[in-house]
Amino acid sequence: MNQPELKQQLQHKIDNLTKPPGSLGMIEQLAAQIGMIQNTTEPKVDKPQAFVFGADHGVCAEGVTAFPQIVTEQMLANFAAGGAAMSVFCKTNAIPLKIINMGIVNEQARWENVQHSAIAPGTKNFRHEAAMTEQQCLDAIAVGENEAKQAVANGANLLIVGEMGIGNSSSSSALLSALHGLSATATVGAGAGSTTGQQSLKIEAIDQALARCKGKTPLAILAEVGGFEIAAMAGVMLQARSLNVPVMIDGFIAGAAALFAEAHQPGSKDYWIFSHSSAEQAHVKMLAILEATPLLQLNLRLGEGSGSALAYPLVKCAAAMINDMASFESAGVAPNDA
Ligand SMILES: Cc1cc2ncn([C@H]3O[C@H](COP(=O)(O)O)[C@@H](O)[C@H]3O)c2cc1C
Ligand SMILES: O=C(O)c1cccnc1
Repeated sequence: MNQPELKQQLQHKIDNLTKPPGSLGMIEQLAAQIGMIQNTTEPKVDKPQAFVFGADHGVCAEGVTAFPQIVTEQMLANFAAGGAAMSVFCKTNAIPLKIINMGIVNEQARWENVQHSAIAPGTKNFRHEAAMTEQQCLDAIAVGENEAKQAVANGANLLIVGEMGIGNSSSSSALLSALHGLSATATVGAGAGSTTGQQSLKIEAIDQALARCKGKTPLAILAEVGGFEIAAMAGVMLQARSLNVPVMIDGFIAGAAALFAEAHQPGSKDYWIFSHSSAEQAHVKMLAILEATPLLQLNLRLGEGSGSALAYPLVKCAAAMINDMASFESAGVAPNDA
């Protein structure tokens, strides 16, 4: 079946379920989107797989964050022990969660249930030099791509990406600025609680880096100001199309990975479900650029993929709606005869 035919069949099926056409609003659009992604009128999202990619950021040396850099490592330990917000939301919603160390400062750190895929002991300080080489950037993207392929080969039919990396809101603001020609002032926010003074330092660091990003490709920009965990998330997002699998996108940091992925491979965004609108001030700008209408507005500003773990039950219900609801015909309910 070709795409326009499938789209028509999905709409026909959704409109003939026992409800006024359109009455389930965005849940109907979601069901149609998942059907288009999975190329079927019977989409399934019963085997989710979530990933949290962790990495450190050299730009922390500029004093841009509220929390010390060591918190990335300490939080990876917390994830390993099941104590992070994402850990408990995934557990509550029966979502398997894989934690991947993409490169924290402490090269010795190992945990039994944290996969070690470190590229380097953190990125370089992007205020002064490129955060990573293009090869490191490609290697980090490849980690995400391979994780996505492996998960789908093991039966996953929905992917969720999240991150942990003190300082990564600076990278995310820088990516938004560099990819879409916005000033640092327009894209910087509080992150995990930076004071206005710390936010001024963020703006200064980003302004320095923006001068180096001018005229560069999205990949070169990601290498200049990105992070290993952001690149890995982008790798998962970039694989969505070839794997016919939806990817759920969290808030501001995942949004920055999405901005890169869409600029790198336009059209990728059709395969993504936007979970929520983050309280980080510039997230609305990202969503507007990506023409995305997120499912939830809960004033979240955590990251980790937490918004996607929270929104997953809505996606499950969208699939249940299209697969399990009765049609007017099967239930013997009279349709609108106008
Ligand atoms: C305890 C703790 C847990 C977190 N979980 C996610 N983040 C979030 O905050 C960080 C980004 O904000 P910034 O750029 O201001 O450092 C990332 O690690 C992001 O995942 C956390 C932050 C903290 C402090
Ligand atoms: O929306 C997010 O992803 C976010 C916001 C602030 C800090 N960390 C993550």
